Amino acid sequence: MNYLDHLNPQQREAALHTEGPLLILAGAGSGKTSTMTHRIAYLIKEKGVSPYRILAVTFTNKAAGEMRERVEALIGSGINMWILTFHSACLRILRKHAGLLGYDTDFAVYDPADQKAAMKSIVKELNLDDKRYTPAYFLSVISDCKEKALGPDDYLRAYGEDPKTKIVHQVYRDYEKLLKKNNAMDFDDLLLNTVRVFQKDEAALLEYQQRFEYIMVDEYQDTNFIQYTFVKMLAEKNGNICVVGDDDQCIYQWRGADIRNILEFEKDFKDAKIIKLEQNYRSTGNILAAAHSVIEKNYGRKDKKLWTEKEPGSKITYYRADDERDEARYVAQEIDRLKTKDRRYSDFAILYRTNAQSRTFEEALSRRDIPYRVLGGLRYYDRKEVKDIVSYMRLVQNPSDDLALLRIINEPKRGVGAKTVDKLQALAGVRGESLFQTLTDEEVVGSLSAKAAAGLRQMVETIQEYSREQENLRVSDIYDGLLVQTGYLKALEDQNTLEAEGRIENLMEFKSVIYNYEKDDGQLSLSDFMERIALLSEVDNHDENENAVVLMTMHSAKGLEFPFVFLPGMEDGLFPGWRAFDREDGLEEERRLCYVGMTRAKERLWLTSASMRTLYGKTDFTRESQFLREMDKKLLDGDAVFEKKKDSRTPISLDGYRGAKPANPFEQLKYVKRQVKERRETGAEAFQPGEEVVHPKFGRGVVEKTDGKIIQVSFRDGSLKKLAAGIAPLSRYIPEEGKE
Ligand SMILES: Nc1ncnc2c1ncn2[C@@H]1O[C@H](COP(=O)(O)OP(=O)(O)OP(=O)(O)O)[C@@H](O)[C@H]1O
Ligand SMILES: [Mg+2]
Repeated sequence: MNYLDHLNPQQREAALHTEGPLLILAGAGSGKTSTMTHRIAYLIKEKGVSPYRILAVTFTNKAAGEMRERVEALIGSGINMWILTFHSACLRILRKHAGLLGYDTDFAVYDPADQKAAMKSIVKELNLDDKRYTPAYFLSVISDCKEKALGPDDYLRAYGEDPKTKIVHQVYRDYEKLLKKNNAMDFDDLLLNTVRVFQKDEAALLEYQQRFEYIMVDEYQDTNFIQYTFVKMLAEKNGNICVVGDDDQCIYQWRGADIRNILEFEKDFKDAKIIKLEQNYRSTGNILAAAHSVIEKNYGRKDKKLWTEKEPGSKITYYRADDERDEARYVAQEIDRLKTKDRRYSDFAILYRTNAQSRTFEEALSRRDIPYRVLGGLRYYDRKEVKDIVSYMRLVQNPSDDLALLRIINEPKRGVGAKTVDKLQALAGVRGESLFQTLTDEEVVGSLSAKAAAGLRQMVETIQEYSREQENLRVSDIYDGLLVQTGYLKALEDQNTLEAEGRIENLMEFKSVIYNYEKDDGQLSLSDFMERIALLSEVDNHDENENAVVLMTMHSAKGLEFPFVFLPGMEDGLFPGWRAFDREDGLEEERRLCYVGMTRAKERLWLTSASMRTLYGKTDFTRESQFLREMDKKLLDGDAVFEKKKDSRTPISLDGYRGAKPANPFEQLKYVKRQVKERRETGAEAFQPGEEVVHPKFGRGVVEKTDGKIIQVSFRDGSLKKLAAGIAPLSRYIPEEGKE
């Protein structure tokens, strides 16, 4: 059988249409990527085109790798062809032509860490307040500019002159100068500079226009402006360009992807042929119909409907869990049940909306000894911010923990460089004491730079304070206090980048971990808690091996497929996420993401939600996702009776927070900050002897006496406690109505 016989008539037409512009516009799983690989094979085998003359680009290394494998399966391996990501294609071009822009061709490529270092030196050089103007902030603005091909001056023109844009302009210019001086480019430069080379030098452009007789782009719906320009310039001359994509799967608008690139392809390339693929080969009938019943609710989309020859298959299973732990338990149990001999663990994927959701699944899978791997991200307990904050807690529990201290001594940045750390460590060694002990010596600290000294004093004081008081505080009080008092949270907030937002989400999610233990044990001590965390983060079933359940975000699952797919967290506020309501078209983009998630499934799809969820430390009753409500109920099996209204029972929340809105990590963060600050401002004098008070750990009591910083309380259980004003979670007792 000929390899082209695998294709259906439309796919075949697309593969054979090699001359002139071609747009393959089709829904998920209709064989867009397969058609493209067959087209490459056809060009080489039948049309005698040299692989040298073909360029195929896509977005991720994983996708490029898979495409290469599929092509090699058709025509044999060892063929030298450009099947690459946008970045690597540009890198190859610039290695030859960067001279035109004044670079040596052996220029360095700066990764994010290098960029950050470069930016730091600029911020310092310009004497900017690095708290207010963080390197990460500038880098994200600059990246944004480069994706739109805006240089420093263009930026100023586009955004208008004001004190802030003037600073950004200056920083952007200095950054460009510094990179140039170091003969370096960052990732965004790779694309931008390639386009600049093409604009500047006709001969160079012509060289590639002539070389690449055939150009192909997968996932075209997610191209941003600069990627689009790159492709357009290359293809302009001979017009043999084939792009494939699905406007229903555009999920990167928030990163600058422009859906119009696909919708306006016909205008960009005259006489473009458009081929639609309508048969889906991936999913069962029910999965496909359910996905369609969601996406058809989007306005302004080109209507297209997929059909399949496959059986309807099982209905989509919907499970309404009690809470997020029950949800994760259910998913792990289902995997256990269906993992029969002829199935591999890697046939199962759990695709979530936010990274912070991975935690409960990691725990539930470990508990059942199911191997898993987290793709495109780190395991929850391996994430930097989680490790940092755990180190702070370890220090509170045991200030002599040098390893923990070394991890956070300059985190957030306190101006304590590597040399200073070495010096301090050596000194501690000579004195035979812990590093923390050394830092309590005012003479030692006073000899450091003013910034380092101030930062370290504040850190030491905070650790000491919470360490002394730990018995009198809940773990959650300690956690909140550390986040705020160490400046860790503030530093992240100041960065004002997507990356920092993700870190804040993870930190707020850590409150859920604490909350769940405190719910079970009201007297939970810091040492108990730390012990449990240590167990969780060390013994788990993380398995880099191929045969493991896959955990990843729906975003990174684009283009992939799995026999069994779980989409958890189908709740308003989580999916669609709270961010959906910040932006115009936000909800539509979330709906497209839902479509992408559902269409990853080949055989079976599970949707789950939790009727009560602790997220970011806040527990709330939830409302089932709008997407569930929109779905065709006939296709669902299980608990498919949707609540009409949000459950009106009073939410039970950590710290008595009674918000009814969906959990939003930044609302939670505000609440934490306010609480810590209010306590700070409440001195001992705020309480009078004889007054009745409540303490979340010890219950009700009466103030015996107060002096300066100490409040002495005798509690109902007969204990007498001395509590530190300013951090004690003490409040005045207010009798509830109907009770005594
Ligand atoms: N003509 C065909 N006959 C049988 N199977 C096919 C055919 N075309 C594609 N497939 C199979 O269908 C599945 C989906 O194909 P592919 O990944 O190319 O779809 P896609 O349109 O690129 O999907 P996505 O939009 O998710 O990227 C793959 O398993 C592929 O092998
Ligand atoms: Mg594809």
